[in-house]
Amino acid sequence: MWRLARCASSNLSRSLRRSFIYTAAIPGPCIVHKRGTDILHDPWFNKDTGFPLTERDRLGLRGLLPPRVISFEQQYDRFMESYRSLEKNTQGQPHGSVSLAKWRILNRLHDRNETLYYRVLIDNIKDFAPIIYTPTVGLVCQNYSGLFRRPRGMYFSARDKGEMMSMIYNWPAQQVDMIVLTDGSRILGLGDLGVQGIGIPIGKLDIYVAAAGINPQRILPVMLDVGTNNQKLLEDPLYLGLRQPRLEGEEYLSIVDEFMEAVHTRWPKAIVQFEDFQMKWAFETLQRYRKRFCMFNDDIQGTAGVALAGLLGTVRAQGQPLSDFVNQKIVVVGAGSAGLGVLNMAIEALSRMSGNNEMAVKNKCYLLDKDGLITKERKNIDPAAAPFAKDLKDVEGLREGASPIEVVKKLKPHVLLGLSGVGGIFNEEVLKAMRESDSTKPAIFSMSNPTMNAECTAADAFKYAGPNIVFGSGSPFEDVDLGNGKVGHVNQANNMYLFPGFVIGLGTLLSGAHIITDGMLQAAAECLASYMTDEEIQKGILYPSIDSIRHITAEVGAAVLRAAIEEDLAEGHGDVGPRELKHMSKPETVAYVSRNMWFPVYSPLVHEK
Ligand SMILES: NC(=O)C1=CN([C@@H]2O[C@H](COP(=O)(O)OP(=O)(O)OC[C@H]3O[C@@H](n4cnc5c(N)ncnc54)[C@H](O)[C@@H]3O)[C@@H](O)[C@H]2O)C=CC1
Ligand SMILES: CC(=O)C(=O)O
Ligand SMILES: [Mg+2]
Repeated sequence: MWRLARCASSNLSRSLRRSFIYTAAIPGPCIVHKRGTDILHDPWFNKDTGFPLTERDRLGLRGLLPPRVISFEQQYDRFMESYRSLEKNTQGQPHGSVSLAKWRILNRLHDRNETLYYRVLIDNIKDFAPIIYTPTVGLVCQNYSGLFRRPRGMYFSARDKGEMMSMIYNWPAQQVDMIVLTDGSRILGLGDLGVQGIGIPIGKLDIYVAAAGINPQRILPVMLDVGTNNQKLLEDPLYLGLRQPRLEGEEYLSIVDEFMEAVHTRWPKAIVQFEDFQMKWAFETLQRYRKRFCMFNDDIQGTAGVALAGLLGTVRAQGQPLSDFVNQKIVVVGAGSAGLGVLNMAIEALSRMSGNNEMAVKNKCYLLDKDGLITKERKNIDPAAAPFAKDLKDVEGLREGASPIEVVKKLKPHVLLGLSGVGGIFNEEVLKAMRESDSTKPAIFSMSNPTMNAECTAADAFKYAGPNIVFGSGSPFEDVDLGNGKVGHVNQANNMYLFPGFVIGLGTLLSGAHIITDGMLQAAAECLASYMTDEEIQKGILYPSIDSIRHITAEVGAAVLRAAIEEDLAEGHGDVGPRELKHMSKPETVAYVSRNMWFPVYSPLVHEK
């Protein structure tokens, strides 16, 4: 029977979850090859006024800092105080400028003192994720050339062809575990932002550090600048990227190939996450590299995992057994890398549940793109969308290219899921039509980012589709007050719940798993789906609070690790070999993953020439 039983300790109390995480290993002494001001200017090692006197002596810092030593806790409180006064002082100002001001204050800390930065990020993840990640990161990318002060990560451009193998050695860290790579061609739902898209790998990797405890000295955000087709940017005198149209075809692929070879040569075990590539390259690069390198595409695979967890949660919320998933009618609006990734994974899961009757389950899934319902009548159909095209005789009363409202009215779907990047496309009429859904608890997922690109807001969803819906959105919204003490719960259906755990089980722990398989992804999705208690699910809470993201990551990571063991891919990590991994119980695996998470504390610095 198909059931959700992969997570080891779903019922652990919230407080236990926190303390469990915080007992993670404390780093030992840290070797540093610099002295004096070079250390103060290096955010990896800098402790600002927190350097103890003995360390100031050892590292040539005496006299370079005010005499008083301030503790980490005091530094933390001081930062939080300035953040809170910024919030207070900007009340009533336009939302965008306040968000950017918040991003700037966090970014300055990031540039100065990473230990303190990650500590405040971990402890305040719910408040800060919307600043360093969606939605504010979208605004940052749109304004990146103007906001730019200091570089972060690496930039490889079309002009670097033939040089990448040597350039990769310019990165100062000896070891890199995790790379997030973009070419800036589809940044959230904001389109082609060229080199300015670097904000996305930076934000995603911040989530890796905060949520998965990846060591920030072992991460690398990368921009592959192959030009941009964004005319406004090309004409902007401040634009920091190559001022040329995007490379296409073999020219484009040869740049990505060269980068992948360079990375693999220097760090053969590094995982490369492809992020926000336009659809044609998202699919092409995934096919091209997934068997050769340890890589995945977050928009296709991470999103699919988190959406599948949401869909399974919806079935539970309806009070149905999971086997009822096969009876759900699912309408996906948006046939890009994310929408197709979700449908592929949902159909795979459904087929297994229905005894591999793929045809039967496909009939219950409907796909729309900018030209409406995709049917076999469609001219020039995208090959990736073709398997989901409907035969007109199977969708009686609907036409090729039918609009979302026509489709929803006719089909009365159980689930309406948006990954179109088009803000407001689930308008009043569409949402009201969802009241006639065949489900008593229909689900509406408005997954596009950032907030202004969401297919609908949470408030509109509950207002027009009714209080019984289950709601998820890619960017955060406040819960909705439904009156009479009732709350419309907002789930953040974002791949941030999946990718950190997905990678930690593979990268940090196994280190020897050379490829990422669908089975591992499936394990991650099932684990996330099983995380919530029935009581929470009944309230429409499909995903855990982001406050407990490290615990979720540990669970998801452990599930992926066990899946890798089952698939005979685990080669072990450090002094823990595959045999030992195999013999760990589920809770032991979770604890093992947690122990391997980096946690920000000031380590004693030891100078070595
Ligand atoms: N919540 C999450 O975790 C994630 C959200 N996303 C969001 O999903 C959106 C789409 O991402 P991708 O699939 O990678 O983009 P994409 O560019 O590959 O695909 C967009 C799709 O939307 C369709 N579309 C455009 N206008 C439409 C309209 N008016 N009606 C119906 N469909 C329309 C296009 O035809 C295309 O099929 C973005 O906003 C992105 O931020 C993407 C990945 C993860
Ligand atoms: C969340 C994400 O990966 C996106 O919107 O592209
Ligand atoms: Mg993305």
